Amino acid sequence: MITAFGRYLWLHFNHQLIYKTWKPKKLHLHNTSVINKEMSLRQHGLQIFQAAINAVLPQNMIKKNINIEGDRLMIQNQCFPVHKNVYLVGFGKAVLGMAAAMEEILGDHLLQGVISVPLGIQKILSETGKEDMLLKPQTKIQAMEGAKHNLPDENALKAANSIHHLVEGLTADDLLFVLISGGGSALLPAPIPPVTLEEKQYLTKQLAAKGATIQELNTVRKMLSLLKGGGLARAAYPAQVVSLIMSDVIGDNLEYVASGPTVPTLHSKDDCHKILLKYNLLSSMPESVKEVLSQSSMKMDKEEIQTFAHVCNFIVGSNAIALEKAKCKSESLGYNTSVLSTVISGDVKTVAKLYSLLIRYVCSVLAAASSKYVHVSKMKDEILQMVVNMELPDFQLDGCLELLEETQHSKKPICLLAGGETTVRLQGKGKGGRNQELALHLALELHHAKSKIPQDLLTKYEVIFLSGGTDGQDGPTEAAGAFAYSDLVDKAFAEGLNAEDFLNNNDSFTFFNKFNNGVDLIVTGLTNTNVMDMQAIIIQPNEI
Ligand SMILES: Nc1ncnc2c1ncn2[C@@H]1O[C@H](COP(=O)(O)OP(=O)(O)OP(=O)(O)O)[C@@H](O)[C@H]1O
Ligand SMILES: O=C(O)[C@H](O)CO
Repeated sequence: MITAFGRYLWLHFNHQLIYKTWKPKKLHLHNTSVINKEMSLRQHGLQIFQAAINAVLPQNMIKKNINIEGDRLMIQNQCFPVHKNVYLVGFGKAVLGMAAAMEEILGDHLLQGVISVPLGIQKILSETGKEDMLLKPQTKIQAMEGAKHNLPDENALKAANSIHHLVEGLTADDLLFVLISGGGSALLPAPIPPVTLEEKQYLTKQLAAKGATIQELNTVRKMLSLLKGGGLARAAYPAQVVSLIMSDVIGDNLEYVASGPTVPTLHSKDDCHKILLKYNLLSSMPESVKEVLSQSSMKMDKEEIQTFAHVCNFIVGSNAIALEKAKCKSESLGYNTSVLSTVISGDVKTVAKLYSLLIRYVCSVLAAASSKYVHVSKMKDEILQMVVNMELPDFQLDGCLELLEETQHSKKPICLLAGGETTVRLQGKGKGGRNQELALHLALELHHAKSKIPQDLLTKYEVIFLSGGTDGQDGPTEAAGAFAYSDLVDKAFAEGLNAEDFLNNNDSFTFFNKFNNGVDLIVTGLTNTNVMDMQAIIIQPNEI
């Protein structure tokens, strides 16, 4: 568990990223200048991560995208007349802050609202002094908390029913705002009878544990839900529906964010069958699920899609927006910076291999003045091949190369940024999250790579890797993510910790919590936003 002191820091200084107190005596480092350099690289990493989070804080995003002038509401250059006819519903981890900002903007125009938000969020926000994310005392919006551990539960079901009830009663004169963010699927469960909440929970748990992607998971969820896959917008017809969406899915495909309650689905029950077959779940499926899948075809024809003319969906926050601000911060800290990709996805092990190869490649290119580093072009080909295999269409290796060229002249340190969401295949019973697991896999990759590259290459450069979830909660743990570096595995061995054993048990949180008094854990507390994960690779030549 995180120490009481760590928790104290988190509670009292929650507006900033806090990571545990640096304890040099446990580091086995050679001198204080090395410690200070590692220290500052980490602090820079944290500041860059914080800048990414700040860029997509719900109240900032809403205020940036929405203006009211008299009875005209402007959203990204589109105008919506308002005349005390506005209703609001919402579901997701970032929705409370979005709703607070909306009620301020809407004033008297807002008549009623219901939002479904994570359990305990209001208490945490008031305890941490984030009043600006809370609803007003005289609010017209009912905030219902549920989905403990990000799983649909009875409380979330009640909230979903209230939301359903509210939108069903609307007329063509009404304007309905739908606030949507990541975590929304679990906060809006409305299983189609006879499927029960427990059955739906069982199925989604099974799929997640087998490594199904969020796209696959949400395709299945849509088929079994009354409100997902466009169901909410259909229920609200003929009211004008305006969705404000904080995207937490790769490529910002709105069909998948919170399972797309205001987006017509293009999927069919056949797609759902294929997914269940792929994960060997077809035969063990509950009878009720079989029944619903044999009845309903959610695939919409052209005419039905046109009925969505009453719906406008706006993206107000995304991973790309967060990375753009992270890049500005990194540049202001003096790093030559490049964004590699905003769609990093795939198994954590594969992603760790890619990052490890990239780090070795960058160090090798930077050290190319010395003729012994001859494998550079081979490495580049390997990276390009991996990028193709991993289907990362936007991966900017060219941008990275330009940066390296510039760096060879300017001698500035480098920061490479990336975003997206990996998947973890759960085999063990440990505690962890995809960011901590990615960091630990990367540390292991760098450790194994030592035998493949000239001995001094990694020691010539200080390399710090950071991976963190912008929602501040990596899996079911108290941490947002973790740091990694090339000698982490050796240092852990010296403390009697075998990184590989922990990974085999999906126990990355326990590893990082034990190792070096937990200094490599990143603990932010819930940030109340969610645009997937961010990685930063910071590389600084040791001579500097
Ligand atoms: N022991 C573990 N080690 C590594 N990853 C884990 C472990 N337990 C759960 N996870 C991963 O954590 C994720 C679930 O965490 P969480 O509920 O925070 O998901 P999320 O994707 O952030 O949620 P949402 O998309 O709804 O915001 C899954 O990707 C799961 O594979
Ligand atoms: O809620 C969900 O479905 C995920 O967070 C993706 O949006």
